[in-house]
Amino acid sequence: MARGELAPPPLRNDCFALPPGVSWTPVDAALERLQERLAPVVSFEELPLFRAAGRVLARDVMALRPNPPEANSAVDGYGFAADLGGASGEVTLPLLAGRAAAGAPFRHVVPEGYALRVLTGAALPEGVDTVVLDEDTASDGATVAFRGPVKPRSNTRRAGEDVARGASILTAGRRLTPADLALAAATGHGTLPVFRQLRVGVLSTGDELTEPGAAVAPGQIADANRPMLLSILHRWGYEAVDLGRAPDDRNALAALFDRAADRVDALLTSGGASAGDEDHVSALLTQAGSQATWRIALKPGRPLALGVWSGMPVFGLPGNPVAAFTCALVFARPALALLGGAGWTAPDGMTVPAGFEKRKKAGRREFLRARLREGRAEVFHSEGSGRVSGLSWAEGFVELDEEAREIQPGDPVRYIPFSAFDL
Ligand SMILES: Nc1nc2c(c(=O)[nH]1)N[C@H]1C(S)=C(S)[C@@H](COP(=O)(O)OP(=O)(O)OC[C@H]3O[C@@H](n4cnc5c(N)ncnc54)[C@H](O)[C@@H]3O)O[C@H]1N2
Ligand code: MOO
Repeated sequence: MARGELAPPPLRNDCFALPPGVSWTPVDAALERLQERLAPVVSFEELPLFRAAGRVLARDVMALRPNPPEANSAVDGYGFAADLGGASGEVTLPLLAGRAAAGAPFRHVVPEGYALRVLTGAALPEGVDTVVLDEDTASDGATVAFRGPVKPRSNTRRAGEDVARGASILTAGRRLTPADLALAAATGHGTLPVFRQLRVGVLSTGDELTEPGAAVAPGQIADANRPMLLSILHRWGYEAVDLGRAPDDRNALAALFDRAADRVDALLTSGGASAGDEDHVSALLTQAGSQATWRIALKPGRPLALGVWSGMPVFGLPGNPVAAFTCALVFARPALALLGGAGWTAPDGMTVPAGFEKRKKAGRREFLRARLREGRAEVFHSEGSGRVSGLSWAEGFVELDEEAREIQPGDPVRYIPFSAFDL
């Protein structure tokens, strides 16, 4: 789909359906499917620079003017024509009355044989292409003396030496950084074309959940996923919409989905993603004819329910917080980026020696909560999918691929810091 269309076409209802007969989906196949089937769903708008930080650029942007726009002085000093400073030994030049300063250009020609007081950032007047640094001169106000030779064009900046007019400065899909705003401003832009912020809802499901901090009756636990997922979305630059908690009741959940579809572009749920009696997210999406309960060959995060509800993509994350976190980073992150116009990206990892020992089943990928210490990846002491403390302990993942069976200390492993997932 072309980027930036005002009304992007709705996603197909069956865009996540698995081919018949498929049961275990390898992580890469699931990612490929998402990448193939999703496209930007947001229109774009022209935003003032001051409000564009963190937004996704909707079109390529060119420099409207060169940077710097004119040749200017890099220092406070005295300017003259290059050949005057060429001689070695002492040079004395008569000073012209007046000066050139940033924002207050000298509007006359500096005649051959004269020097002029110039300040940092001042446009070079005609007749000046070289500046000698204040600290290297002596002046009585009528003349200036310095020791030559001074290299031609010293202490000056050429017009356009940083960016030429018409040069490509920023490409569509980029999430605008503070430095990008400086570059855009310096090259003549007051506004930038950006995608509307993707609105992403977060809904926790399960009768057992209570609000964080609220009293818990027997059988209840605090909703840990919602604050985590909302803050992840916020960090990713989306408008995160808190849709609260849903009971294990199919009709109530369907009504919440309907309401969400009117308010958000995509929905993250957690819980109810597998195929048990109370797994209503996956059941509802299947009922809508649009769903695939994906059994991903992944630990943690095996059940992942993906579907489209009234045009709204739903990422049914597993309920266990570690699995919800992992699936959010591995699957929702690149998918939401695509929906929001930023394009698909894979996180950059690095190969480091293992600081641990482990046996694993072949045929599935594993993400271990990990951190780097003294150049080695250490992993959390438990792989339990409800162990939230390990998520907080970790600074990244060790990603073990499908083939890995046994890891010994010192073996090379792939470490992906959470920063590579934009956290
Ligand atoms: N018979 C099977 N049982 C389970 C399987 C399976 O393949 N066959 N898979 C297991 C795996 S792996 C996971 S992960 C979980 C995920 O299942 P659901 O997405 O259906 O999640 P729930 O059953 O609703 O909840 C799982 C667990 O997480 C707790 N939870 C849920 N939401 C939250 C929340 N917002 N904050 C904190 N904790 C939450 C919930 O109370 C459960 O303890 O299924 C396994 N079972
Ligand atoms: O997806 Mo589950 O976390 O592997 O427990």
